[in-house]
Amino acid sequence: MFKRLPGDETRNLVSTTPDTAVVFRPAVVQTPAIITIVIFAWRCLAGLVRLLVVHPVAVSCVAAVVLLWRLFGWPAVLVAFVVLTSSLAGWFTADRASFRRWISWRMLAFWRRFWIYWRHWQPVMVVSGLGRHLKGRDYLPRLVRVECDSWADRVTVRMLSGQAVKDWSDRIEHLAHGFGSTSCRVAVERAGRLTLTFPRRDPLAVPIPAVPIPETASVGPVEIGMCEDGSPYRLKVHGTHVLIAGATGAGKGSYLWSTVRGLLPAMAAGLVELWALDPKRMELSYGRALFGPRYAAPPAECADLLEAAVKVMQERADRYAGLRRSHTPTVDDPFVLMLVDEVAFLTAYQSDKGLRQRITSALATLTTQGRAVGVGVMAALQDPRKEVMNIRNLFPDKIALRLDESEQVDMVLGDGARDRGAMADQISPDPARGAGIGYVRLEADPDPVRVRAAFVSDSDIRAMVAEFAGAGEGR
Ligand SMILES: Nc1ncnc2c1ncn2[C@@H]1O[C@H](COP(=O)(O)OP(=O)(O)OP(=O)(O)O)[C@@H](O)[C@H]1O
Repeated sequence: MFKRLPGDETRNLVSTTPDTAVVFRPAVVQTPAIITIVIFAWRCLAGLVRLLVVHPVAVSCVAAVVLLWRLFGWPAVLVAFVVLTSSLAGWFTADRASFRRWISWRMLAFWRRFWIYWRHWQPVMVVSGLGRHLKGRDYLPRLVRVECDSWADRVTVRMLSGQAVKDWSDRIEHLAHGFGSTSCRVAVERAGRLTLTFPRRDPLAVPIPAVPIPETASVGPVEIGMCEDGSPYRLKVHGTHVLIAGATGAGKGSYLWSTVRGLLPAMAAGLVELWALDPKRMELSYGRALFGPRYAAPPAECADLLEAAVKVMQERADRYAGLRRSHTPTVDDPFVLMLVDEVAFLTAYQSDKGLRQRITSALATLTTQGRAVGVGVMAALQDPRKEVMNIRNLFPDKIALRLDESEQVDMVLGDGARDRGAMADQISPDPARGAGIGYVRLEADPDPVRVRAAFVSDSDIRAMVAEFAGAGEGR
């Protein structure tokens, strides 16, 4: 209140409590002018030093221009400008990647810091509730740094003392829309500091054609699509188990088929065996010839095939006991990948109780003991609720495609995944825009990453069958 009143007006301010004769008159202390001047000068100096530290290049450029002009006049500035722009043009032509890294993205970050983040910082913080207005003063989180790359802005912020990461992750929609982005991810940089990621464009907006079949035999990680920063998405299949959850039409099939595609050379070399359970008969049956005798559709046959995989696993475990602790794929001991489409058909929705128990216990045995001996399970599932898939936590790696309800996101990816930006319930149901898009938690990073699997079309599968059916058999 006092801040808004100029000088002596405060002295005349008088207030009384209603119905009493008590009068309040503020005591006004005169501040000597010298103190005001010293404080003002100190703030100017601190501002200058901060400007120099935060924007050393920009400040040096301005200083150089002023110095050149003063010492040698405007022609010197013109010559310097021409020399500089032609050297930059030469650099751009010779090595675009390094030019982008050192010049383009930095200039873009400088511009976006000023034009997007600095300009909108106060209103967005106050409206979203992340800033505080106390006793006439605004307390705002500090905008520390803005970095850009080809697809996103990464904004480092210092939280207000006493704020929690959840305060921010609860407001990702306010932040995204406030700063003109479609989404926002929150990651902890270090104590008190967060990195907010705001995508500027979406490389996953259009379907990705099937990844070319690798030339060399490898058990992975298998390249099956693209991450949202445009880098290849490689899925680890050997030494883990993968659960893919997504509503009907979310594109679970493209994860299964892209994985098969990436493993075909290894299968032909005898390093991988692909086993398939296809209770719906709508997905894996299309490339059935690739699986040879290791394909089953009726639940009873699925149970037999699962138990056969358990036998392989136990036989290996007996042989490895005391000699080795991990599996290296060889022709004698190939990596066995059990692909299961719509696993709930075999577990929750199976009316035959005996079969259901056999299948569930075989799956639980494989997922708890199969990793170390080279037997993996990759299962697709529509409904991730516990009563439908009570062994979902036995899968170390999970992928959340389009889901019907927001609560299902944390069921698949673990607590807090949605708060950290895994908005799987908001993926578009339009197949062209949303099918195959999902969120994963990569091994090295607890924050969810948005990915899209490549679309393996029917003609791709036919070509795969024509080239690889029967390959790797009879070894
Ligand atoms: N990666 C992808 N990119 C683009 N479009 C895709 C992708 N995957 C699937 N689609 C499209 O989405 C449709 C549904 O895909 P798919 O059958 O794989 O979904 P699903 O999750 O297996 O569904 P359901 O559980 O009902 O079998 C496909 O017909 C295809 O047109």
